[in-house]
Amino acid sequence: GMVLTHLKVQAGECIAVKGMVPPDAKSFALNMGRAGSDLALHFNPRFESHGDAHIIICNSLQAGEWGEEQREPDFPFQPGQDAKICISFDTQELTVALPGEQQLKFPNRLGLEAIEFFSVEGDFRVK
Ligand SMILES: C=CCO[C@@H]1O[C@H](CO)[C@@H](O[C@@H]2O[C@H](CO)[C@H](O)[C@H](OCc3cn(Cc4cccc(/C=C/CN=C(N)N)c4)nn3)[C@H]2O)[C@H](O)[C@H]1NC(C)=O
Repeated sequence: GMVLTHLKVQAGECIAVKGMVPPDAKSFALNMGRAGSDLALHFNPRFESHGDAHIIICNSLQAGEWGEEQREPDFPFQPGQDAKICISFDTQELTVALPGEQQLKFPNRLGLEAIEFFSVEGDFRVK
């Protein structure tokens, strides 16, 4: 999928991504942090994947090691539908604005002060 590097997204700014979830979607991920192996947030909605159905997995990745998963029951994604996701952060936490005015928060375990890396993987067709 799409990989953006050398960004300088500061605390208080937000990244907005709009895309389409294909009808046969199984899973997609938005990753953000310093680099692919140093993620403040791996945001992974699973429609049907890893034995999970209709759940959002959030996690961090530090030097290639996964942290403890946060599993979100609110699942405002529909296969075949457009979705807009806006991520903002401060040194304490990241906030993900979801479709349908829903929001989820994830601790900024890396204490990141700027997002330099952003990638989209799997079943999400960025518009
Ligand atoms: C119960 C057994 C032990 O516990 C499990 O242990 C697994 C391994 O640690 C965790 O899984 C891992 O969880 C991590 C977050 O914590 C990452 O998500 C990681 O994936 C990394 C990764 C990313 N990517 C690229 C990507 C991302 C999204 C979609 C696609 C492609 C879609 C294709 N589309 C089709 N075919 N239509 C590709 N690949 N791997 C996943 O392997 C499970 O959650 C966990 N389950 C529970 C209940 O605890």
